[in-house]
Amino acid sequence: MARTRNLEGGTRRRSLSDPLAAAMLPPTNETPEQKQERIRAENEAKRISDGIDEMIRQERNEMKKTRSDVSVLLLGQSESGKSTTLKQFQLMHSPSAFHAERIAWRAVIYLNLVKSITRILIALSPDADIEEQLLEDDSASISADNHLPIASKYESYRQRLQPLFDLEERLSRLLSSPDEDEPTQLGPQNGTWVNPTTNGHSTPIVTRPTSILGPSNRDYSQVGHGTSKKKELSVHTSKNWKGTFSLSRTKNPKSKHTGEIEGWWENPDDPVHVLNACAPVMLELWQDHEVRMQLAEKKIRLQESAGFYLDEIPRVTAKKYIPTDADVLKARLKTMGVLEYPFLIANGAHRGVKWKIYDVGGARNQRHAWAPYFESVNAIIFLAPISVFDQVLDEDRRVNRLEDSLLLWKGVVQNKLLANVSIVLFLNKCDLLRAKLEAGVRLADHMITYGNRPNTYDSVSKYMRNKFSIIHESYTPNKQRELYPHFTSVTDTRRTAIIIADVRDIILKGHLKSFQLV
Ligand SMILES: Nc1nc2c(ncn2[C@@H]2O[C@H](COP(=O)(O)OP(=O)(O)OP(=O)(O)O)[C@@H](O)[C@H]2O)c(=O)[nH]1
Ligand SMILES: [Mg+2]
Repeated sequence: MARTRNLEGGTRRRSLSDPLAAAMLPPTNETPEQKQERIRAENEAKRISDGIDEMIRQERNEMKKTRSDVSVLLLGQSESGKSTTLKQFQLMHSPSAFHAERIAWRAVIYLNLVKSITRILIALSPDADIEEQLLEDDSASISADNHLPIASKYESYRQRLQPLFDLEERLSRLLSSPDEDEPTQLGPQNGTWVNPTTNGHSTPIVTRPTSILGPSNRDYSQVGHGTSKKKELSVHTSKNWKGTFSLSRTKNPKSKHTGEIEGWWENPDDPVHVLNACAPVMLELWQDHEVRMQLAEKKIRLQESAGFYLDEIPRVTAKKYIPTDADVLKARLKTMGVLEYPFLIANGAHRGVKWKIYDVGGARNQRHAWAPYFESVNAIIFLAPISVFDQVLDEDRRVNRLEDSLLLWKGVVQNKLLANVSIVLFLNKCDLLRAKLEAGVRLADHMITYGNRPNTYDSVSKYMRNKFSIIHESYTPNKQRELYPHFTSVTDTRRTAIIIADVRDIILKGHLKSFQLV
């Protein structure tokens, strides 16, 4: 072993049996000038080499940054609560964007409310009643007398609420996609009640495809004049409805000196005026005991969907109504395609990690769009509403919603492409499950395997969790994968915030682990 001096004059070991090391030894007959020149050249070479090392280090850091982007896919059937969960993420991590869009949601909330009212009127309509009886039991004899009191009431309600049918059509047209093939989606974009010339505020949301509005397959043609058969309404991203309905579009300073704002309530074409005028009749209809009985008889539970606003009629129809956080969270806007939402999530040690959350359409005809995202996703939040055991899919009324959810879950957990993806399960709509069980709806009547177990929230919710867990255990291609189930009611901000914080940490940890960064 020889000890050689290095360029800086330090010492290091080099094996003389190493031909490269031997070749790099300075010549024995080196003059002082030659030595000085050699050291200068070696220092220069080191400077260049260090520069290259630094470049490589920076590139690696960049790589780490890109690779440390977290992408999360929200999956689940239609109306499972995916978009609501996304709104909760926004509320926590991008509150300014959430609040900036608050006014724009007014249009959707109005449409949700109006649709709930028209849905009640459809349910009360004597024609709908006869149709339903014929469908359910063609041997049943129909006694029109049984329906006389409600039939005459229906006519009075229908007449007094007629302006709402026109408003529904107008709002639908304003929010619809121009390329929808349903008759009511076409036609000129008139009836605009906002100033379309001002710039809408920019939304931080990167939207790729489209969203569609409200689940209604009912035929309205018998109910209101001027409304025609409609299926689902779509909102085209190119319409930028959030921009169209934002406050910046509706407000104009009345006076340059005082800066007083002219709000939408001063625009006579704004829908709020029709709603405000119809509010007393809407309230009368919703509080009518006989109407409630009819709805209960027909098992129509409007509170489970957009019916939330029916309990808030005076507030929502007030001229200066501004949607609250809860109103925005409950606003129903059906998603079509896949929408990408970027977040920069600053959280303690994991400061500044970029997240991309993908909100997908959950209806059956939307699910084909999910697969392309499977290859690059780090985590999935799967939403399974557990209150839906007595409901059927809107898109196929022969299919029980819970059964559909279980099948979908099986498909996701057994997918080989997703074998190394963290999966978080939200057993959602627990508030509705509790209310349903307390109202006497029995799980065993819809799921024979539940047998004689108690029809209580505790027992039913645990049963549901087991069902989903067993499917995961049996079908996952990755037996090491841990499942993270949560009981959720994603419209409840306080509780959901705690769960989201938990989920965020689990996802980050799994993600960082997969890159050996922790
Ligand atoms: N009471 C209650 N309502 C909920 C809950 N989760 C979602 N909702 C409501 O259910 C409706 C549907 O929720 P969305 O988040 O739009 O459902 P989605 O999964 O995005 O549906 P698609 O876009 O059709 O795939 C909305 O009106 C929500 O406010 C919940 O836990 N409790
Ligand atoms: Mg959605």
